[in-house]
Formats: sequence, structure tokens, C-alpha cells
Amino acid sequence: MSKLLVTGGKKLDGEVEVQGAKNSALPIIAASILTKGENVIYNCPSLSDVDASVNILRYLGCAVTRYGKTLLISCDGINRFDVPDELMRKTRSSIVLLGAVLARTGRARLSFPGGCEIGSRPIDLHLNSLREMGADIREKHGYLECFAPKGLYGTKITLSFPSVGATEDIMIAACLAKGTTTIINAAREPEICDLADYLNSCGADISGAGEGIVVIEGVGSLSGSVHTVIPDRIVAATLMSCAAVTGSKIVLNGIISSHLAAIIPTFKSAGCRIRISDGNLEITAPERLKSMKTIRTMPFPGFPTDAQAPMLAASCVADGTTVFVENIFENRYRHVPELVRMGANVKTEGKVAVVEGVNMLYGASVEAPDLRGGAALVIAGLCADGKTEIGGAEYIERGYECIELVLSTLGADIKKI
Ligand SMILES: CC(=O)N[C@H]1[C@@H](OP(=O)(O)OP(=O)(O)OC[C@H]2O[C@@H](n3ccc(=O)[nH]c3=O)[C@H](O)[C@@H]2O)O[C@H](CO)[C@@H](O)[C@@H]1O
Ligand SMILES: C=C(OP(=O)(O)O)C(=O)O
Repeated sequence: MSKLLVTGGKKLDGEVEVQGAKNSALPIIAASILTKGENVIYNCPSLSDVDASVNILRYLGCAVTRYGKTLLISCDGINRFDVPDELMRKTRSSIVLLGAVLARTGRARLSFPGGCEIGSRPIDLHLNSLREMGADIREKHGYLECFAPKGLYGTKITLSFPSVGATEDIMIAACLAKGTTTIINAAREPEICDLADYLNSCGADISGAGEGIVVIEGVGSLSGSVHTVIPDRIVAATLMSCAAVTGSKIVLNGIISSHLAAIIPTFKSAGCRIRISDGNLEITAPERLKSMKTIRTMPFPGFPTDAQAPMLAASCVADGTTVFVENIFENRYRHVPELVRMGANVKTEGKVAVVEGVNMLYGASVEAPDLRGGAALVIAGLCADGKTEIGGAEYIERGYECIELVLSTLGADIKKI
């Protein structure tokens, strides 16, 4: 169990390249199962979640080689349709393998996925949608036994909520299905578009990704392809929060500003100056942040739930009151009691958190409750008086590539212990 030690009070300065998006890389790795021939995936972040997905592919018989941030994947040797519980539990995105393995082999035996404990996170939308496409899925002893010996078929699927994972699972399964699949109320996140771009480059026929209705025409086969993963908009928002709480100016290279459309105005409302040019974002923070307008998490293009914890940490030292409404997950304020240990004044009730900004946070010994909650504690530690020891660094490593090195490069005093 590793820890991060942050000594607060240092200003940040300089520029960094934003890593590739975890939430794009994971479904793309799963989708590669559909392909024949070699895939080259560039800008794949070095994360424990990516390692977990790679291990599943290897278990299934696929060949995966990593050269830095490049993954070479060939699924020609796939010879299994089951994924053991200990591998499934490592990530949430492992459930997206269901559509991929079922479409490729006609069978799948998987247990339930893991991921951060931020709510009950059912998978009913995944299972019901695949059933509508002809899959026979039985739940037995914690395992999903799934059959589609004659292949899946296209149909019209209406999602009751625009679930990111379910949209991805259906899109992947539908690529090799017979006929046309139409997803109504599909998720519109940039990671959905990245997955569609990858699959289309492999020979799939997906249109409408990024809109509420996605249409997938089934094709006979997919070949391997070359693809570059998009930059991680949540990591960008986290680094912006780091600059915001330390009154710093930093530059983020390699961003896609349209992916940050809901995030940038929030930082502006807190008094930060933001300049964007040629995929670079410069943020200059005031000495003291202003409180922000009510932040309501919503499916894209709304404010992302994954950026709620980093933003909440920033609001703890703002001048005034900021209200958060978490609409996506039921249990996503687990970082709040840890921030309170550091002197924050935050009250939560159900989906609402009310943050009364304080003049100063104090270093303390705290525990990362989950990935983004852990990032929130790093942000708080950067502006706190004294030392903050953050346990549970392995949660943070699920989604942030060497956060201590990235922040040290910018001048922060942070190390892994
Ligand atoms: C690996 C990955 O990409 N993770 C992201 C993905 O998670 P994930 O794909 O799990 O998130 P979903 O969009 O599916 O979940 C959104 C909401 O739908 C509910 N739901 C989902 C599926 C289902 O079958 N039934 C159901 O009720 C969930 O409990 C939640 O309340 O999108 C979330 C929302 O942007 C992000 O926070 C996660 O970082
Ligand atoms: C909740 C997250 O990830 P996962 O869905 O993989 O648990 C996240 O990236 O913030």
C-alpha cells in the first residue's frame, strides 16, 4: 500500500503534456478483441487499469506488447471465452468485454466488474441490451454465462439512461451483429466518439457517435488498425484544479478544448484566466479563488462527475459558498470527510454538498477513498499548510500516470513513500 506525501504551499509553474484518456483506452483495448490482424494503439496511458485490461486480453490468448505508451495488440490467437473473477474485479471497464468476447467467440463467462465504489453501479442496461440483441445470459453463482452461438443481431435499443459503459458495450457487440443496431439515448461522451473512430478505422460502420442516436450497421469482419487515444479531459481538469488552488500559472499541452467545454467556464467563474491556442491551455489562477456557480454533474456535455471531487477540493479554499449536486452516482462524496480532516468546511446531504470556503487547509494524514477522491486530496495537499500523507495511492494510480512526477515537474513538493 503506497502513500503520497505532499508538502503544501509551493507555486506551480511550467507546462505538461496531458496523458491519454483511461476511459478511452480501456474500451478500445476491449474492442480490439473483435479484430483480426495487428492493432497499434498510441498514447495509451501507463496505468494500473490499463495493465489489468492487458492482462485479461493475454489470459484470453491475445498477444499484447507495450512499448512505452504504445500497445501492439493481436487477437488472432484468442482461445478462451472466460475471464476469472480476480481479473474482472480490477476495473469497471471489464464489463465492456462482455459484448466483445460474445461477439467474437459466441460465448462469454464473466463475473461482475470492479471499479471505484462510487455507487451501486448495476449492469442491467448492459445485460438487457445484449439480451435484446439475441444473447442468452444467465446469472449463476456470481458469474454471467452468456451464449450467442449463431451470433447477435441488430435491433433498436432505447437506454433509460445514457450510460457510457452500456453504450460502449452495445456499440462493440453490434459491429459484428447481423443487421442494424440503433441506440436511442446513447451516451455522448468524447470517449464514445474515440471508440467509434477506432472501430470505424477497423472497418466498422458506426454513425452518430457523440449524438443521442448511434446507428451501427453490422459488418462481416474487422481488421486491426492504428489509433491514437484522445487526451484525458479529467486529468486536464485535475491539473487545472492544482493550478487553481496554488494561485499558479501552468500550461497543459495536447488538450481538446471542446472536451472541456463544461469545465472551463467553472474555472473562469472562480476567477481563473484561461487562454487556449493550438491544443494548449494556459490557466492563470488568482491569489484567492472566488466561489463558483452551483455545479451539477450531468452526462456529457454537462459537467462530468469524474471532475466533481477535484473541483470540490478547489472550492474548499475559495472565497464564499459553492454548492455541488452529484446527479450521476449515489456515493461520490467519500472524499469529503477526508477534506474535513484537513480543515475544509463541507456539509453533504444526499446528492448535495455545500462548501463554505476557508482561508487555509492544514496538512493531515488522510485516505484516498477512490480514484478522483484521491486526486481531490492531492489538490488539497498542494495548498495546505504543512504535510499531507495520502494513503491508498493505488486508487490514484488507476487513472493518473505518475501524478507525483507530473506535479514535481511543475514545482510541487510531492513524493511517493
Ligand atoms: C471506465 C469508464 O469509462 N468509467 C466511466 C463511466 O463509468 P460507467 O460506464 O460505469 O458509467 P455509466 O455511464 O454506465 O453510469 C452512469 C449511471 O448509470 C447507472 N447505470 C449504468 C449502467 C447500468 O447498466 N445500469 C445503471 O443503472 C450507474 O449506476 C450510474 O448511476 O462513465 C461514468 C460517468 O460518466 C464515469 O464516472 C466513469 O469514469
Ligand atoms: C469512476 C471512474 O472510473 P471507473 O468507472 O473505471 O471506476 C473514474 O474514472 O473516475
